Amino acid sequence: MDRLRRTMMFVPGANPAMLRDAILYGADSIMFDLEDAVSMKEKDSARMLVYSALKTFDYRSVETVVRINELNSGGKQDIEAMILGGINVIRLPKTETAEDIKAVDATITEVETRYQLPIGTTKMMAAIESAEGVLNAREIATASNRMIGIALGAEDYVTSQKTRRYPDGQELFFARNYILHAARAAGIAAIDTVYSDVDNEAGLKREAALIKQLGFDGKSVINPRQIPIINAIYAPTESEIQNAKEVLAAIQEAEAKGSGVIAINGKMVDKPIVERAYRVLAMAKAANMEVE
Ligand SMILES: CC(C)(COP(=O)(O)OP(=O)(O)OC[C@H]1O[C@@H](n2cnc3c(N)ncnc32)[C@H](O)[C@@H]1OP(=O)(O)O)[C@@H](O)C(=O)NCCC(=O)NCCSC(=O)C[C@@](O)(CC(=O)O)C(=O)O
Ligand SMILES: [Mg+2]
Repeated sequence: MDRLRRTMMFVPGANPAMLRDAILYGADSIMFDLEDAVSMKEKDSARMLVYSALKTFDYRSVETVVRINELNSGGKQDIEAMILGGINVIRLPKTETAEDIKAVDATITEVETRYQLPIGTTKMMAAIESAEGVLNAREIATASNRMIGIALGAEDYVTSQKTRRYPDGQELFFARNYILHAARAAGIAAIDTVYSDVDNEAGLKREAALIKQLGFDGKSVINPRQIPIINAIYAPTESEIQNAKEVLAAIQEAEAKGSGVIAINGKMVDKPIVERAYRVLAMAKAANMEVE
């Protein structure tokens, strides 16, 4: 199974205590922010703080991501410092075109070359936060071999669409589905947007259930309290686990008899259903659930 990205937690780059404690909360990816969570006057110090955090703290095997500034507004310096710190993934915000990705890719290549690092070590992802970005999602997703995922940034997106966020999320229906299709067609991760109302647990549960149903890998999060809520939604139910086990046992029996298809309780079981069963069991293991 691909790397789990149920939760990608934004950590404001100018907050030393949050940088230090970010590993404690169980996020699948830790995303240091040098962009909108950092005021203009703190940009340089935040860059230095995140660099020092990467060099000092042990983030173990948790994926480290950094959200950089625009290339000509400090983004080039962000990229160099983060690569030297050993970041795994550079996230470009407000991505509108494939050319935006290619420009960041070229800057990363230039830094990797200068410091004699293997070209391609640093991965990339893009946040899509406008109508133009959504319509170009397919080209953005495939603009570089470094790309591991694309994400929706809904707060900026709804503002550009002249609306706001509503509880049922109808205003995000097209963007979510288009981004998801672009990611799946490119074979990379699809990450849903933040849920900004941190004290509204019921609302987050509803939104996490919706994006899981659509097929997203997970969500960006802004607060540690959101992590267990999303993980619980993404954890398979006991009956899903039981069904997955039955599917795998049945298909093994069928294959032993030379057949690739079988019925369980009147429902056909073939290759895609077997693939889903494996995924359910992998998700259960990731959630530390009992799986024989
Ligand atoms: C929301 C709130 C103020 C709530 O504060 P509260 O005080 O109620 O938090 P509490 O729950 O009480 O905190 C309990 C303990 O956890 C610690 N703790 C909290 N948050 C932590 C964290 N993030 N990382 C590590 N540690 C954390 C805290 O320090 C405390 O530690 P301790 O004192 O030791 O107990 C706080 O969370 C926070 O600032 N969040 C980050 C906000 C942020 O990054 N925004 C920018 C990214 S979105 C964006 O830009 C939009 C976007 O671009 C998105 C897209 O593109 O996807 C688009 O367009 O949509
Ligand atoms: Mg944004």
